[in-house]
Amino acid sequence: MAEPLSNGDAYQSVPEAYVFPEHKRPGSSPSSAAAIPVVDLGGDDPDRIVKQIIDAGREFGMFQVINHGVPEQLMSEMMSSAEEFFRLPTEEKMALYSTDSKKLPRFHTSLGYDLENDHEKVLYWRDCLKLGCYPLEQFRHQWPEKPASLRASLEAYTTAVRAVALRLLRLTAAGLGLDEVHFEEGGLITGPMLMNVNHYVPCPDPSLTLGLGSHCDPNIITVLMENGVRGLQTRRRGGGGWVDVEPLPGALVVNFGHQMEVISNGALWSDEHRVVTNARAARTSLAVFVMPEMGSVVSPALGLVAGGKAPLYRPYTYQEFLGAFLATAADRDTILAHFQNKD
Ligand SMILES: O=C(O)CCC(=O)C(=O)O
Ligand SMILES: [Fe+2]
Repeated sequence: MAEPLSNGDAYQSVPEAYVFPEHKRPGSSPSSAAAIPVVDLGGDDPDRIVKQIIDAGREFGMFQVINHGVPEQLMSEMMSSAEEFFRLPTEEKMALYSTDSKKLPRFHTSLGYDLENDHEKVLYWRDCLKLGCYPLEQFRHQWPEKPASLRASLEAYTTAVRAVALRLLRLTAAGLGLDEVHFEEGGLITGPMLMNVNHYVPCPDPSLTLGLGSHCDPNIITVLMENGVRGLQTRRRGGGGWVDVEPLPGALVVNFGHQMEVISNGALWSDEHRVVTNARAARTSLAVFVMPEMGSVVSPALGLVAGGKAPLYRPYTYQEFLGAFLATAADRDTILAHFQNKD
């Protein structure tokens, strides 16, 4: 039987199964001092906001947003409920444990995104509670009953975050020169909205482990809240070292997923990120994934391939994409190559 990392004990050493081979350890690639952009959504110049989002999307595919409208108290209540979940007795969490990656809700431990291809079987230093959260009516009755505050927090928080995501998608569509509601059509954002509640307990030797391996998210846009403890890292488009995402009080971290790169015909970048561990404090993050419906057909937006500009990708269903994503261990070039036009 699996054992969660958050079992209440402090680790004195790293169990062998979590030690990565030397070339895969986090220190083997240099870190960079660059910082990801910060977009102030409360600014009074909409054109400037749009430009900042597009610039950030081209360069990183990731940015932080401030003055986004999600009340601070709601964020802190949500975070407290999430942190409290991981402090529950092991049996409570394990009641939700499953090895079936399709099950919702699902508690799992030590797995990354490369389930089907993970030949080396090194474990990640992460516990995760995966939840469905939109449409609310479909999912809220399944949410864990403990801690007592969790359901109310989830309902209010996921509703508020969905509104931020939709606003960002409208601004992004405008910045790409598309109809403002482009992403609201064709089932592109009406798939089930999912949440990863990630928890990384303090690790006695962060140089040996990873909280989560390098990956791009497969969906359109992800909105993430973290508890102020560092660990998330990203890479600028075109390579270079890993860049630490500095937690900003009250901010949300936004990243574009693979579908945004395809729909924007390569103009925007699907962000590659990973999580490193630390010895001092537990890190908790809540990643909310806005996704297409399984049968939704995804392709470069028509407005971006007019005037002789070739579409870089062929149309496909999101279901087809997810199948390939899970089978190719999330390597960004390999997965995108499956859907590229060859001529
Ligand atoms: O914990 C984090 O900051 C990132 C989590 C993440 O990348 C994910 O859940 O897809
Ligand atoms: Fe991610």
